[in-house]
Amino acid sequence: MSDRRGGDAIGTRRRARGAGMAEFRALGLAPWLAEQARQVGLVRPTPVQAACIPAVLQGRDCLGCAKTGSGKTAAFVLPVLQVLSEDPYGIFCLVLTPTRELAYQIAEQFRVLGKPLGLKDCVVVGGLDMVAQALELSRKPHVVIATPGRLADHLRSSSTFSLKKLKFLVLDEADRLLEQGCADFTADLEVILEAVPARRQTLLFSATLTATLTELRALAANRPFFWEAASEVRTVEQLEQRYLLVPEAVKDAYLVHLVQTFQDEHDDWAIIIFTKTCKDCQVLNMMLRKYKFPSVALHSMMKQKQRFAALAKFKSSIFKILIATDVAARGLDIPAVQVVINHNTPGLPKIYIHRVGRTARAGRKGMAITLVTQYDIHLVHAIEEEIKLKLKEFSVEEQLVLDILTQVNVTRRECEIELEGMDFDEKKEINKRKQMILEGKDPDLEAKRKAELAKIKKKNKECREKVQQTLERKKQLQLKRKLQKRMERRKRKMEKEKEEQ
Ligand SMILES: Nc1ncnc2c1ncn2[C@@H]1O[C@H](COP(=O)(O)OP(=O)(O)OP(=O)(O)O)[C@@H](O)[C@H]1O
Repeated sequence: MSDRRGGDAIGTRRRARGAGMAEFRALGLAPWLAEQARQVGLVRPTPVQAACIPAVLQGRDCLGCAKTGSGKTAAFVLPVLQVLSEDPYGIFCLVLTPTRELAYQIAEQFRVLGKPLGLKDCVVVGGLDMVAQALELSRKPHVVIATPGRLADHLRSSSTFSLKKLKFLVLDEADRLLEQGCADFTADLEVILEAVPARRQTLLFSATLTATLTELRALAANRPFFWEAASEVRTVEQLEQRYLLVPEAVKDAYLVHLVQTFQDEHDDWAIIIFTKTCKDCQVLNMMLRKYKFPSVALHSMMKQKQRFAALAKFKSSIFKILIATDVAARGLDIPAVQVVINHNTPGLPKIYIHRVGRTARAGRKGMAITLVTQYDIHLVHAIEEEIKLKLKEFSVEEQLVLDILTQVNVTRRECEIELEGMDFDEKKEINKRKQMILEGKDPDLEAKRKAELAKIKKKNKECREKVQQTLERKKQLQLKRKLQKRMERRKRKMEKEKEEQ
């Protein structure tokens, strides 16, 4: 009896896999590719894949906007591989992405899905040897996966490769690549767009495309196919979203308490903690390590090799807690992550969407907890308005937090002092200078300009203060005169009354 049931179950699974494969084939994918998708665990096409794959195979540009963890990567990797298999040459496809870690993750997807093709890929990201990359590029890989800054550097400095025959240009996290934030990619994108042919297919994907749609449409001008998930709510259903109202000074104690609770109750859970700054990230990691929590840090002030090592340790579950800045907010696909904790409330709703999207991926459950101080309540309202959902309060036993408060604050201070001894701020300054040089700016000239600007600002401020002081003095004088007059009047009145008596 039990054998028969087992046999039925296996049969059902096989039939389901067979049906999934047929669904991939029905999108226009070749049997070898549908089989490869099945082998790497893509059960059946997700909605974004079902919508975008046929459009890409028809030769159309494509803008795909779907929730985090919904399979956007395979939505462009699969059709690119199919077209590549029909007429393979290098360099056939260029994928641009905002972070180095994400570039490697996408390359991995190309590698596993394109294995039967003997696909040659090349990852071109900052922080690694440029000469080795230039050599690899000269060997004409089929697919180049790059961060814009480093690829633009190669295009400016070498002629060992050409992108002129490119068939596909993919912008993953396209809105991030186009926005002008602290890492501004626009100048590098200009260099890259000049190097790629005008006749190409452009594919743009993100979970948050809509704000930059006009710019994106200009990039994808070839009868673009636009697909957006129908749901009103911008985050996935399986994600439980909570907030925790905490006074600023008590934030770290709440964090330690949360981590301790999750570790005690679910020792197999992986947690990502997002912080506002690199320094915060470093200090919190030192602090959690002092409490013997298995944590690693990931931020842009670390050397690239350390960044990869930290991520690898987290992915392989050697360390269950990753403390990261927004460098890890987008795209990273780590299925085991159960909880995301926002140590600070993100200033932009779309950053919130990407951060919390590191959990509850591909239909799994997950939880996101955002620490909110009294100054951040308006940010939570903006987030709720954007995601079209109200966050629920997460309750903790406050006495337990109060019990550890002094100890946590002392430990934090100790870590800060330790970090000061490690010249963290000085390193930050050096990194800033390096970045400026890479952007073609002269750091000394920039510093001079900044100093001059500060001088002008200071002068203006002094001038404003002087005017203010003069006005104040005048006011005081007027008041004094008024009072004097009033007193004199009163005196005269009293004298007159006396005389009359
Ligand atoms: N058809 C499918 N069936 C099952 N799993 C899938 C399928 N397509 C993708 N996945 C899995 O879903 C996970 C998330 O996919 P992916 O990283 O492409 O998401 P995404 O939409 O790009 O998310 P983000 O917006 O966060 O970058 C991956 O682990 C991937 O292997």
